[in-house]
Amino acid sequence: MEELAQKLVSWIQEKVKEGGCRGVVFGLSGGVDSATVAALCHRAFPKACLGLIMPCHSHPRDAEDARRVAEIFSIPVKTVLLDPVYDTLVEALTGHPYDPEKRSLALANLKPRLRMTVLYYWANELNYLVVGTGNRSELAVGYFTKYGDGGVDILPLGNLVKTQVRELASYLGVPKEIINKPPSAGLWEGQTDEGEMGLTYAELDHYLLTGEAPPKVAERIKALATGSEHKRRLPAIPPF
Ligand SMILES: Nc1ncnc2c1ncn2[C@@H]1O[C@H](COP(=O)(O)OP(=O)(O)OC[C@H]2O[C@@H]([n+]3cccc(C(=O)O)c3)[C@H](O)[C@@H]2O)[C@@H](O)[C@H]1O
Ligand SMILES: Nc1ncnc2c1ncn2[C@@H]1O[C@H](COP(=O)(O)OP(=O)(O)OP(=O)(O)O)[C@@H](O)[C@H]1O
Ligand SMILES: [Mg+2]
Repeated sequence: MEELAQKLVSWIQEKVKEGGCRGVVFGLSGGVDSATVAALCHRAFPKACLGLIMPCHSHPRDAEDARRVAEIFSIPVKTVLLDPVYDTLVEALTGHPYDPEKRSLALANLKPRLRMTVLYYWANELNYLVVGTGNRSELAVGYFTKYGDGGVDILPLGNLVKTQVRELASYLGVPKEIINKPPSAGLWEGQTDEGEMGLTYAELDHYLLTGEAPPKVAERIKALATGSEHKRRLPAIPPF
């Protein structure tokens, strides 16, 4: 684990240097992926890393957990309350006030896209890179918002499946309560990654690492992977 952590830290330093930048900014959600990224980023740039806490009709526990992570790893944070911005945008788009009871993926995806905008503001302002928190499991099945949480400069966890991220998190000192929280994008009340994907991370990770799964599970993973190929590519350009 120490060797892996060291390699990832050096990789982050290298990418920032290559980009002619001087530090890193990332969203701190109170979940295990961003806690792991925060720990690595602090090791890489102890004096030039910034965590953004960006509640958007979020559960108050998320921001509490995010602040706890920031304290443990001595990370400076800024909090940007996105509720009023989101409400204004929803009303401008739909003509109606935001109603949390009305389920809409299009409206839900605005939340990570607003966070991306805030992260790039600070990246531009401070000459930092935006560090994404996506892991190999989420990337493989496209479980992220295109140009939302997917809109980042580097993805240090992109080659680790969720189970491996949890192991690294534990080694780096992320609190157990955060590691064991059911993974959630927090886009609506009661949302969980596993519930929405219709897969468990145990199933998904086992398939990604071994190529083995019961036929129905393998079919589901392949369908999600194929359907999300566009999210892992640059926009199509005509060949003429
Ligand atoms: N073939 C194709 N070629 C090029 N572009 C294509 C395309 N098919 C769709 N598109 C475009 O992609 C859009 C759909 O993609 P997108 O906007 O991402 O939307 P979509 O994949 O429908 O939704 C995002 C999913 O990620 C989940 N999520 C979001 C954020 C964070 C997390 C988390 O784990 O924390 C999870 C979220 O709960 C939801 O299930 C379409 O509206 C269209 O613009
Ligand atoms: N309220 C928030 N404030 C700041 N950043 C956020 C917030 N919600 C989500 N994000 C950003 O979006 C990323 C994607 O969310 P995702 O849920 O996949 O990761 P996580 O919360 O770190 O871990 P988990 O998947 O276990 O919930 C987060 O890691 C974080 O960088
Ligand atoms: Mg989360």
